[in-house]
Amino acid sequence: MTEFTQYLDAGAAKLPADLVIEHGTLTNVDTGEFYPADVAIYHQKIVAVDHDVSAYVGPQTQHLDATGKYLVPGLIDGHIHVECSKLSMTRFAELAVPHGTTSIVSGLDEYISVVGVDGLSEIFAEIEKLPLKVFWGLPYKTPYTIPESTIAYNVTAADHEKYLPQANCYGVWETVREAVAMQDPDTLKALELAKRYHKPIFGCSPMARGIDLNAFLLSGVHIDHESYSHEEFLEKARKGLRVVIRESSVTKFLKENIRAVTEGPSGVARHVSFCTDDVNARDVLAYGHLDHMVRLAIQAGVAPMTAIQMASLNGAEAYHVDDAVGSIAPGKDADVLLVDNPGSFHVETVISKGHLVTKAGQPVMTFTPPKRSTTLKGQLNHAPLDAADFAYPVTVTTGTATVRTIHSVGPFVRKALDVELPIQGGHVHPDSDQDVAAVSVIDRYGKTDHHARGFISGWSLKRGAIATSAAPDDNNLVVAGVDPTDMALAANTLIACGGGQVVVADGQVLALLELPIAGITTDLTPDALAQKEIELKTAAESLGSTLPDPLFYLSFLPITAIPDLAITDGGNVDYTHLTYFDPILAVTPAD
Ligand code: HPA
Ligand SMILES: [Mn+2]
Repeated sequence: MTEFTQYLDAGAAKLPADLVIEHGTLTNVDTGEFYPADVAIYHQKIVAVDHDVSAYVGPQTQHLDATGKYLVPGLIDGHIHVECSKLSMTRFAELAVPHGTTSIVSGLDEYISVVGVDGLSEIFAEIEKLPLKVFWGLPYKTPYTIPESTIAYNVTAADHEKYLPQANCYGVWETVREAVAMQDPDTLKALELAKRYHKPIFGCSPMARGIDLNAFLLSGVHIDHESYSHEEFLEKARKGLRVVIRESSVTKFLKENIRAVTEGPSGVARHVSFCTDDVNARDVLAYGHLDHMVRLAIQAGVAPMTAIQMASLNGAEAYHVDDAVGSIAPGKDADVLLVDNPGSFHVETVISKGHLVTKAGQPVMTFTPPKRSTTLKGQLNHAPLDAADFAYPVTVTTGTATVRTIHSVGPFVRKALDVELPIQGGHVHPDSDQDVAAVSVIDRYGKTDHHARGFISGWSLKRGAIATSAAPDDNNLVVAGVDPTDMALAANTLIACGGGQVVVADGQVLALLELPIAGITTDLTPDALAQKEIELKTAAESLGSTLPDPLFYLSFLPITAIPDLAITDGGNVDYTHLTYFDPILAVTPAD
């Protein structure tokens, strides 16, 4: 007897169920119905959903009373850089599964940038033991940045030849539209292999419309999570994309994008699913995870059943994994939630992979991180820095410089803002009176001597410095501040501890979060990490920051697929032209 034939026998009621859930109301996302039904579970599969499953009950079968509760399929986060939570896989599962998220789609791309694809084996082994499924997509290539920045491991077509055919690889992740438009050879090869192996292509095409969108669609892209308006969202849906609404800790796009459903044609909803892309522990503890998105969609006017379909079946179908997840039906994975009622959608009990994770709002399962090998040990391969490394040298000793700053105008939008900055001692200095700080991005892999320098505005930093080695998608060392001595202290603090996030001022470390796993995540519990996030934010606010999440904003500066400007270890990047630019536009010597 094999595991498969065991399941066949269990489905035929020849083997007793491990658990039956009785007296609940089924949320049937396949047919859009609510009706009474009992559920029988054997090992990790649902084997029966009927008004009576007594034929599946044996002497050892556990009974879970669902009287007054609604049975809902486990929720699916359709696109998340899970490492950007700064939690290890184990701790992320501990945080998100009690909120009903039992599956995520992720490229594990942040780990790949540090330890390579082979280095993921330790992460896959960790996931196997968790009540969380990770549908992994191999990044179309890495780094995502254009022009290319420095990472430890570059995913190329050779990796797609090797991994895309594998059963544990569910598609091509985060396929940046510009790389397709440039007809990058590695990207084209990945797309060709995706077609050959019938693996869906997950897109990334912020603000793509009209001809640009048509061209991107000819790549075979199937899914996209980056719409900045409901009009863009609707155009993508009309052109056949499976459109994913993103509600992250810094890009809260549900309110705008859901208008394509509430104000648009009735046929859109079935192609809409949910993702969080980047969440921090604080937000999930405060608001929830995918359950939060269901509640937001209902508050925006979406029918509860439709919102639940968006958080479950629609995403499963978009990613071609609806054979396993997305609904409560015989043969599906045993990911079942007990919810108070569809309208308020409070997840009370979670069964994932057939195991009880929480019951009536109380944790039942404990989460114990595995021992970490040296492969995943945090390391920042860089010599200590000093204040001189953070000065911006120019050819004029004294005078003024016309400088193009990267101006943060809100989540995920950075515009050019030109300012006049003082030149003293042959260096351009930031100016806190003009809300201008200095920023550096430093190759932390020891592959180059890259240390890009630029200027940011809109951060309200009046003193000190902040730094992070968790910085998607290259996870280089990003340092910002108004004092070069403090910037050096911030950088050296992270180099010394193997990676993390830090706030310093006047030569003192005000707050430090160590991220010992690849320099990007920690095995701290979600509550402990949230506390550290609050300490970092409070410390950054003592420097003058007014941003909602300054360390998250800092970490995103190197993402070039965010309009209009970015800075990577290679230099300041103009996203609209995909080129580097020199932030010093002109220098004027003092008379
Ligand atoms: N875009 C948006 N969010 C992200 C990205 C990205 O490229 N990488 C990690 N989080
Ligand atoms: Mn993404």
